[in-house]
Amino acid sequence: APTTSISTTSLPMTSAPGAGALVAPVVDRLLLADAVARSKWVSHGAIDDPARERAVIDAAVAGAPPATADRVRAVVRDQIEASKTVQRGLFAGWRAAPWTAPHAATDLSSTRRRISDLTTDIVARVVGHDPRDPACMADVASATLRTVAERGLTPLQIVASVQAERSLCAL
Ligand SMILES: C=C(O[C@@H]1C=C(C(=O)O)C=C[C@H]1O)C(=O)O
Repeated sequence: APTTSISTTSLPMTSAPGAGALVAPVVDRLLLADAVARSKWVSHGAIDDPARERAVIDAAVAGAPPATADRVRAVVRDQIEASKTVQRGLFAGWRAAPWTAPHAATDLSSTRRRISDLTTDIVARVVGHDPRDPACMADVASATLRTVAERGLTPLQIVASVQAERSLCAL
């Protein structure tokens, strides 16, 4: 009908609170890897911080129902590994082109507070979502493509987003 607006995309809208709703906090958390990497580059800190990783995972599991512990652990582990993918990629770029490297440190502890808050948000959505939902993968894929376009993710961030989403949908 002439009054119907024309869709600009062939992808389905994911307005229902399905798995696609997980993508925003996952990407928000991933994008904080940039501030973390800048801080570590300037302070000569290590990308891997196993003690902080344990604290993040333990807090996530403690805040979730015991029956969801394995899923929560897997999802949070993916977020951590994806963050390190971005950090390693940025470090590699800064090593290869030192004139592009940051000079001003960002405050790691305030960034970590935001990462912890987003982890809490992600866990709450994971716990509230059925990973066997047959639409899960399509929801995640379309929400990701929309986010990539809307937020202008870099190739490194796109690759790491896929890594971060690995455990969101069950087989
Ligand atoms: C983001 C950081 O880098 C790594 C990733 C972490 C995470 O994603 O929670 C935690 C510790 C680090 O191994 C950080 O150090 O805070």
